[in-house]
Amino acid sequence: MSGKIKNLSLSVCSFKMGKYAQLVLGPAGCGKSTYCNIMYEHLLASRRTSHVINLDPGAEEFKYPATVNVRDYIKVEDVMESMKLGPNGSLVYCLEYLLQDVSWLLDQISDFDDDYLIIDLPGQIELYTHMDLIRQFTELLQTRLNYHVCCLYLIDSHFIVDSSHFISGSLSALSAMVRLETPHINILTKCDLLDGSKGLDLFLEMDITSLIAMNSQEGAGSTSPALQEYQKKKQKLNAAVGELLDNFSLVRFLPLDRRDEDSIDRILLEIDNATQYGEDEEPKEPDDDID
Ligand SMILES: Nc1nc2c(ncn2[C@@H]2O[C@H](COP(=O)(O)OP(=O)(O)OP(=O)(O)O)[C@@H](O)[C@H]2O)c(=O)[nH]1
Ligand SMILES: [Mg+2]
Repeated sequence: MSGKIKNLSLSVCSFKMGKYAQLVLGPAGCGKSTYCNIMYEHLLASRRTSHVINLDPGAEEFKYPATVNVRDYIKVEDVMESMKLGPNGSLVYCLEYLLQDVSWLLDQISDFDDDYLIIDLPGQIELYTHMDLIRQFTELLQTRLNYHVCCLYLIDSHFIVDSSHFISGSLSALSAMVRLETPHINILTKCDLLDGSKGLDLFLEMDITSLIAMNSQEGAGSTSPALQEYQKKKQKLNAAVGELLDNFSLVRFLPLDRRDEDSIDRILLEIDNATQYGEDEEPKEPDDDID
């Protein structure tokens, strides 16, 4: 096959590749931007080109090379000054402004050769749990740009120290999952800092009965009847919510230990399954590699 024809057939193949996006969300400081960098480098090492997009108009620093940076369009501090709003209100304003007229966004993200995006979002969880903005954005990616989207909800493993913290973290992940209605994976970040913590397996296996039993003595030594009563009620509530999560297998977490390539690989494998990565790819014609 001549070089010209070969190039033509290869470009037809790449046109037929699917488009994929990882949407990285979670509470402030849980490690979203760090995850984006880890995943970008992991994909690069696996010879997959990806583009990282910073959609946090307040993020001044990040380690990944951002192909698109929302701060080139709008910045939180400019909105704070011009609209006289606080930091959270300004962030919401920035995203509303960005999604009101999506022409800038479409211009930035609709024309890559390799359509694999890792999108870094802000840490205000109200954006995912009860506001419509991130949902609007996922719909734009899915319905207008035909991306296979997977939402990754990150939680800092340091907050998962006991059953009540774990259940409240699980509920916030569940609330984002229900709200966004896309394939969804929960990740426990910063596991490198836990170093051999025995309790971690219980959390990863979602062994809620054991977790609740572990904390059943909480407040038992207190002499205050009011505190004892409160602890009893709290444990009952945790047990009921835990049972619900358990019975319906609603939430599960994957650990991320940045020192351990296998943990990153496992996460990528789950994302590939969730986004059906590679299933849209047409097999190459046998002649494509012949000059
Ligand atoms: N040891 C360790 N530290 C981490 C990890 N991920 C993030 N960090 C640290 O946690 C802090 C916050 O990380 P970021 O990646 O900025 O978190 P973020 O979720 O993007 O934060 P916001 O954008 O402000 O919501 C930084 O000091 C990181 O170096 C990790 O896997 N291991
Ligand atoms: Mg960040």
